[in-house]
Amino acid sequence: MEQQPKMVTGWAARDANGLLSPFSYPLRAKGDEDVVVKILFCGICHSDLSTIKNEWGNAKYPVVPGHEIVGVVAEVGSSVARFAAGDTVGVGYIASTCRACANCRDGFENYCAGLVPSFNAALPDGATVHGGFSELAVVNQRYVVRIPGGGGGASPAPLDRLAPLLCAGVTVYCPMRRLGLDRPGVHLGVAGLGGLGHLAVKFGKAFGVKVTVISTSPWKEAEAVERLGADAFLLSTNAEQMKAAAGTMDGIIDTVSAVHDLTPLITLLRTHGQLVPVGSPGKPVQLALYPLQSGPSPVGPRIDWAGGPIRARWAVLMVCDVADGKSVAGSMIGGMRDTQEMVDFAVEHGVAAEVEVIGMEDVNGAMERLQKGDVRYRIIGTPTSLSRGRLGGETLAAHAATPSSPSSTLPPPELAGGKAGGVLGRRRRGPNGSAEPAPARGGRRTPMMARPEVETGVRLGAADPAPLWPDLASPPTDPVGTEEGEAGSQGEAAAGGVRGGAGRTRGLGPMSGGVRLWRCCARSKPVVVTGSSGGWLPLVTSVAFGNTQEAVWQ
Ligand SMILES: NC(=O)C1=CN([C@@H]2O[C@H](COP(=O)(O)OP(=O)(O)OC[C@H]3O[C@@H](n4cnc5c(N)ncnc54)[C@H](OP(=O)(O)O)[C@@H]3O)[C@@H](O)[C@H]2O)C=CC1
Ligand SMILES: O=C/C=C/c1ccc(O)c(O)c1
Repeated sequence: MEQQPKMVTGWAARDANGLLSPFSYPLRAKGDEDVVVKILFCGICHSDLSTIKNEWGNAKYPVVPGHEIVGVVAEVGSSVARFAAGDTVGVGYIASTCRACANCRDGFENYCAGLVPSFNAALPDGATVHGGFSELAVVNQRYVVRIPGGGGGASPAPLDRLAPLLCAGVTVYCPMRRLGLDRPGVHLGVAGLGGLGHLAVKFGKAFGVKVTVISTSPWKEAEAVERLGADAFLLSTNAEQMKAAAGTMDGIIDTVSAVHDLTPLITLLRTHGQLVPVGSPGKPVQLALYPLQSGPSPVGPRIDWAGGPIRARWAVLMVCDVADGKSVAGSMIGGMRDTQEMVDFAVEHGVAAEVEVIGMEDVNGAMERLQKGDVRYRIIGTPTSLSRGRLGGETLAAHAATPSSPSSTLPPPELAGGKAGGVLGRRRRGPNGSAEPAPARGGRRTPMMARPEVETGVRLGAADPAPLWPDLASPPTDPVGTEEGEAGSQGEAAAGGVRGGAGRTRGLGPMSGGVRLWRCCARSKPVVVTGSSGGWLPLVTSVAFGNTQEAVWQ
């Protein structure tokens, strides 16, 4: 006899006004490989906001957002060896990938063309995937990571503070690792001090690099330096400060969520510096090429690049005596191996988010504050706090979280330093990033409800001898992923927005010089653009980010 699906309650947006309200839906039936997670904490990422408001044009209402999940395993499928009921686990942006392509085999599931996100999505069999603003999630074990020590190690980071690692954390950690921005001696810029940005600062300091925050919000200066550990703070609207810092940074993780000019950031880079724009404004960003190709004090004629690729090619020839070779590199979340590595690193080095914990009844106010840029620095929802006792069942009985206390991990702005927003105020942002005058910060804050109680008694830090990625050990034998195969798949991607000059696509390996093309996952972005203004190497001459990416090079 077929079992009736279990009904669960989530919080869903029904249309582009983005307002969330309780929504009951059938939980996906647990398969052999699945882990059922009771969701204790779920971070609110700007991508959740962009999705529920349909800013990316891909909302599939009703949308239950949330993809920074920390919870406890409630049940496991019959083939699951890596997890057991009671384990503390995390789930991020990925719900499913093809598991057969080169990216999946190499641990870069985040760049699998078949990636299915953990919210606002459907699995290949048609099953709807709802996100973490819900009581329970059913997730294939491959896309679940272990939280070591359950957040309760020697100097425990509470689980609510670890939830943002699952998306924000891995999104900034991966490019820092991949591009060598993770070692002493490096000067890292972090543009946009929000959920992603503040974790980039923390990872940067844990790596031992010099970190400079580049922000539009003067009130964040004291907090960035005194509490988050940044070495310096640049107000991006202050031309003098920006000029003084030109040519000093090895890399910049740009987490700004709105459309913005990349040129001032590129100017901050030193020779061979790398800009990593991880924000997703949803609209193409203009990229002036001369600053990418030339040094901070360019010689040669000033060139009008607006003419497009053909004129740009000539222009490049004209400035060949300047060779600063900066790069713009895309990056999207992280693969599962990197996500586990990042969580382990964070727990070991005490990297955890600054959070404000809310009950779900405050979630709409929280979204509004995120829209205005009034969050320090991640809001965490507690989807099961109102439904405790209703879930019941042996495997759901005793779940722990050691939540931070009090409800915000940072002191009120007036205590946080002389330049807090309560004194200076800040620019508010309208829905399109337009500037609005801001009332005093303290007066605008939504009062937080009392921190929800959470049960205790979870199994912490259980050793697990099973390999983390059993299927990587014996990869499937289909030939996808050879250099040829990769080029082929980029050819397919061309239809989705990646085009080479004269209609060709080129897939050069990530470490090849000159031009690098890094194919970026679900939306098949061309994402690494390396400028060069000397020698004979082919040059990237035009790139736009967003939903209509196009790379043209000759
Ligand atoms: N590539 C990927 O894999 C991922 C991308 N994302 C994307 O990253 C972006 C950041 O997410 P998150 O950190 O959660 O967002 P937040 O809203 O927490 O932070 C964004 C920051 O950007 C800055 N900012 C916002 N609006 C403007 C504006 N109009 N002009 C200049 N600066 C602005 C602010 O920093 P300040 O006040 O310091 O200037 C703000 O704090 C989002 O677009 C999100 O969709 C998220 C996850 C993964
Ligand atoms: O919060 C996660 C955002 C992920 C993301 C997905 C797709 C894309 O093109 C992005 O830039 C970010």
